[in-house]
Parts: sequence; C-alpha cells; structure tokens
Amino acid sequence: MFEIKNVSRVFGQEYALKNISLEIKGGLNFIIGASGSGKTTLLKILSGLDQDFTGEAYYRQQSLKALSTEEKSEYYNKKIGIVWQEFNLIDDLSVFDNIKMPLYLNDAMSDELVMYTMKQLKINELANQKVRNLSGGQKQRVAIARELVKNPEVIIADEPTAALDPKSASIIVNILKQIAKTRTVIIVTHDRSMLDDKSSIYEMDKGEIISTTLKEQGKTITSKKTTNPALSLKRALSVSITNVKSKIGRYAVLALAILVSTSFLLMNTSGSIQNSSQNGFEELYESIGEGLLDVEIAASFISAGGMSGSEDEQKPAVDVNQDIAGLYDKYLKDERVEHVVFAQAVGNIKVVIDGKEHTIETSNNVPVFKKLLAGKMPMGDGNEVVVSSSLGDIVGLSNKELIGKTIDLSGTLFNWDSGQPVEMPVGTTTTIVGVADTTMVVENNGEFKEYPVDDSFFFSKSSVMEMRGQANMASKTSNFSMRAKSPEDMISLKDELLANGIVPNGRFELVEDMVRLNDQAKEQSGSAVIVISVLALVVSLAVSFMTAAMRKKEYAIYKINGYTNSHLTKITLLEYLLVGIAAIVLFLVTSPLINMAMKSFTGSGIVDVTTFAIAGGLIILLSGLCGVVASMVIPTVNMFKSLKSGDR
Ligand SMILES: Nc1ncnc2c1ncn2[C@@H]1O[C@H](COP(=O)(O)OP(=O)(O)OP(=O)(O)O)[C@@H](O)[C@H]1O
Repeated sequence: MFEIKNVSRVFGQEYALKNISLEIKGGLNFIIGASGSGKTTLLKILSGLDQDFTGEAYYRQQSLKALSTEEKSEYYNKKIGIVWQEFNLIDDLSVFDNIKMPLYLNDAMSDELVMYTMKQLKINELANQKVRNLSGGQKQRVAIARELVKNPEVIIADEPTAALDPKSASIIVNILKQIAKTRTVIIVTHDRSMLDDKSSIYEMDKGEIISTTLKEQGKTITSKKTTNPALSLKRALSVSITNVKSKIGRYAVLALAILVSTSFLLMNTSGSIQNSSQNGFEELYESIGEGLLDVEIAASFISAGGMSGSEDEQKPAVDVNQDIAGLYDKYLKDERVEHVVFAQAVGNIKVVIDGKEHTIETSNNVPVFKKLLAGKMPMGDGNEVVVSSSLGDIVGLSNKELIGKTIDLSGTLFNWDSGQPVEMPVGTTTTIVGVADTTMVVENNGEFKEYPVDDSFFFSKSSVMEMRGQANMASKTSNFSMRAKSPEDMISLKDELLANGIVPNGRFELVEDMVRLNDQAKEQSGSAVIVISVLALVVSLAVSFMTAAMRKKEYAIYKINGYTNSHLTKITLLEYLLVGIAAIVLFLVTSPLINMAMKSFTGSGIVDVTTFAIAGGLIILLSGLCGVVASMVIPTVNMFKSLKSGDR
C-alpha cells in the first residue's frame, strides 16, 4: 500500500529521517519510537503534508511527492483519514455537523450514513451537542467517525490516545483495532502498551527504522475509483449557513460593523451632508421670509455711493439709470429663478369685486412680496394679478375663494418722464391667480419688525403694460423683482447682472456670508464624516481579517478533509453574503434610529427609496470586500502547523 524507498528528510544540518525504506500493507501497523525519533516526520510524508524529502514515497503506485493540489484534495477526502492526538474537531459545530463535514465534497453524502456511523461508535445520542462540551474520549470517537464516513482506504492515527484517560484510551484502541479488520490502520505512538502480537510494528530511533515486525495482513479495501471532490454552490451555501449559525455572535458583530460603516458612508454618497449653519439660514428665512433671496432690478435709482468698498462710500449720492429692457422676459424662464414679479406701485387703488367696490389704503411703498399663500405667480400671458391676503379680509373671502375672481382695478401711476411726477389715472380688468403674504420685514439693530403693505398688487406683464400705456409712460419696462431658488443661485444671478452692467438690489452680503459659512461647515462636517466612515470601513475589514486569522485551525481541518482553497473561498464569500443580507435586514429594522442619528449629525436623514437602494448596494459591496479580505487568509494556512499547534 505504502512504499517508502531511501527517504531522507533534513532540517538544517539534522536528519529527521535517514535513508529509510519500508513497506506498509493492510491490517494494523504501529510506528513506534522515542520522542524525536522521526515518527511525525514519517507521518507527514505518508499523508502528503510534507513533499520536501529525498528518496521516493508511493501510495498505491502514486508518488506522494508529485501529488498536485487536486490530487491531495482527493487523497484527503477519499483515500486517507487522519486521527489526531488533539482531535482537530470544530468546537462550535455539533457532533453531527462535524462528522458530516467531509461529505459535502462527496457524491455519497447522506445523513443516514452519518447516523449509522455515530451508532457504530456509540455517539448517536450526542448528535446535537456542540463538540466543545464533550469529554476527550467522546471527542476522539467523533474524530474517528468523521474519518470513517469518508470510507477511506487507510486511517492514520497520530498518538490517538495520548490526550485520553486509560479507560477512554483502551476504548479508542479497540475501535481502531476493529477498523483494522477491514482497512489499513497506521498508528503512530510511543505507548508500547497498545502493541499486540498480531500487528506489524516499525520501530524508529534517531531517524532510522531499527526493527520491523511484519504480521499476517488483514483485509485492505481495493483501490477505489474516485473523482475530484467538487463543492456545488448549494452545498457550499449549506456549509456557510451551518457555520454562521454556529458562531452567530461573531457574525452579528460583523453585520453591525458593516452596518455602521455603511451608515457613515451613506452620509457621503447620498450627498445628504447638511450642517448646523443651515439652521442659521432657516432662522433668517423665518424672520425675513423667502424675500431674503429676492433680486430687484430697477431702471433707475439713487445710489448712495456704489455697492461696497470704502472708496465708494465717500462718493456723493448719484442717480443711476440702466437699461433693463428685455430682462423680465429673459429671467422669466431662467432655471435659477423661482418667480419674477413687477414691482409696479399703483396708488389710490379701488377694487370692484363681485360688483362691490372696495378702497385700499395707500401705503406709498413699493409692493412687498413675502410669500405665496395660495395659487400661482402672475407669469402667464393674459391679465393676471396676485393680491394681498388682506384683500380677503376686506372683501370677506378666503384666499382660495379669491382665486379665479376677475376684478376691476383702478388707481393712479406717477409718470416721471418729464422729470416731475405727474399722477395719471389707470385701470385694468384682471384675474386673481394667487394670494400672497405682503408683510414687510424691516431689520433695525438686529431686531426684525413687520409692517403690513396692503396695497401690494403684482400684475402680469400684460396688465402692467396696459396701465403704463394709459399713463403715457414712454418706457415699456417696469422695475421687477425675481426670487432665486437658492442662495447660490442668488449670488450667481447678481454676479451675472453686474457683469452685464446692471446693478441689482438685494441682501447679497448677508447671503454671501451665509453661503461661505455654509460651505465651510459643509467641508468640516464632510471631512469628519469621511474620517469616521474610513475608520468604520477599516474596522470592518480588520474584524474580518482577524476573524479569518482566528479560523486558521478551522480552515486547516477543512483542508485535511479535502477542501481546497477555492472551496473555502466560496464558503467564506457566501458567509459574508449572509452577513450582508443580515446587515440589510438590520438596516431596514433600525432605519428609523439611523435616520434620527444621521439627522442630528448631518441635518438630514435617509428618507427616500434611492438612499435605501444605495444602502443595500453599499452593504453588499462592503460585505463582499470583507469576504475577500477574509479569504486572503485561506491560502496562508499551514495545515500541519495549525493542526499540531501547541504539540511541539
Ligand atoms: N519543522 C522542523 N524543523 C526543525 N526540526 C524539526 C522539524 N520537524 C522535526 N524536526 C526534528 O526532527 C527530528 C524528528 O522529529 P519528529 O517530530 O519526527 O519526532 P517524533 O518521533 O515524532 O517525536 P514526538 O514523539 O516528540 O513527536 C527531531 O529532532 C526534531 O527536532
């Protein structure tokens, strides 16, 4: 069965095996000798674990030195079974799952075979117990059962009784002797009490065979025709599920770590970083109103000395005239503009509504637009108007009821064409399309005061033109005001107007300061979030790597039962896929909490389906990455070192 010809193994200058030759046939075989005599070195060669020797070693004419990775996998899974002094079972798996483990690579996998073997070894009642709770003798029986289900041609036992009490040791020896009746058993030991006169005995000393006692051979299993062990995706998933279940705490921590890093990464990717200075904006909006973002364009105004700059401030007040023709139409369709309204003041207004005439008090103020309360802005082609909500109080109609009413409006306009104000009567029949809050907010020493401006009417272009025509005004263009969609849009509009030689009016400095502050805070909280997410990512990867490193012995146990690196990588990646799925479920369950945390940290939360989809994708990506990092440990596993750890 085994043929060893002139084999030597040297470590440094020292010979662990010195030109030994032996043949092992069927039945029970003992390799004995004192500590350091070379028994383990020989065992490693017989089991294909050490291929770095001189001479020749064959198993059934197959060179052990030339075994490829695939051939080794087949050798371990179908031809030989190794029973170790320290059992080498997976402590967190049940007795049943430990014994079944090699069978996933085997076409003949069946739970009945596992049950049958457990019965034979009288451990069937322990089937569901975790291995870590068993006695040494019970563990060794589980280890033997795991090797037996493979139906191997040879069982090699390395000091199988050394860790057992005498009673358990004698049970194990008897079991091995029984097994030797049907297949080859090789026992490596220094315990001479195990020997009997029916077994072949090879005695070693200082790396040499010093005596050989050959006895009549028992039965051997005729060489089996076997195939390369394969692990289907379904079976790999079964192994992964069993593993995850057995170490649920470890995988829960991983899922949690992935969840935390995803949450922080989400703050970067979903662009939801807001910040505390947003509150500053909100406060301003609340006190000043959305009018904070208004950009006013006037054909003429009196400048107190320019927009800013100490030099300009010294300049005397000047009349500024600028050509604003066409600008209303231009900005009506601009992406950055929320709405455009004419700032056309009409005095002595009388409104006929539902046949009744109402007089509106003249404020001598330009119309004030704080906020649209109902309807829409007067930006259509026909005669349209937005009125103050105070009109509703005067005529006894709600904001909603006002909308759609056609009114006759009359009043006066001042024509300045001659340089002197000439009051002209005007009138228009127009339809109410919206109702606005027309309260004026004035800031005085940091305090905001509100004044109602009831004669604020906002006309569409055609109504304004109609009235300006009646007042014989030469200019076809009235002053107007446009509201930017965002602070950034407002600044961009101002810059564009200035570049085109138009001086606009608005609270630009205030908004510019806010934008600057906002950007700074965004940058700071953005980099804090990046640092935290990178940290969380590193922690997840480190936890994965460390967990994998802690599993080296477990991976070695799989390998000595025939699993290849690619089988184990498949299992590990599937485990991390399961972790990812668990993290997604955890994310969905805890999303209200995560939402709250993100809101308090960044000012905005995860609310929409897109964010949830990104979260799902990120979790799977991260789990995959952790799986890949964990899998990198697999090829580095030194089987013999991991399985004999602490033994040398
Ligand atoms: N990896 C190694 N590196 C260096 N020396 C080694 C190594 N493995 C074995 N040796 C040496 O080879 C000799 C034989 O060791 P081996 O482990 O085969 O003996 P053994 O009979 O199995 O001993 P024990 O019963 O104590 O396990 C010893 O002198 C040992 O120090």
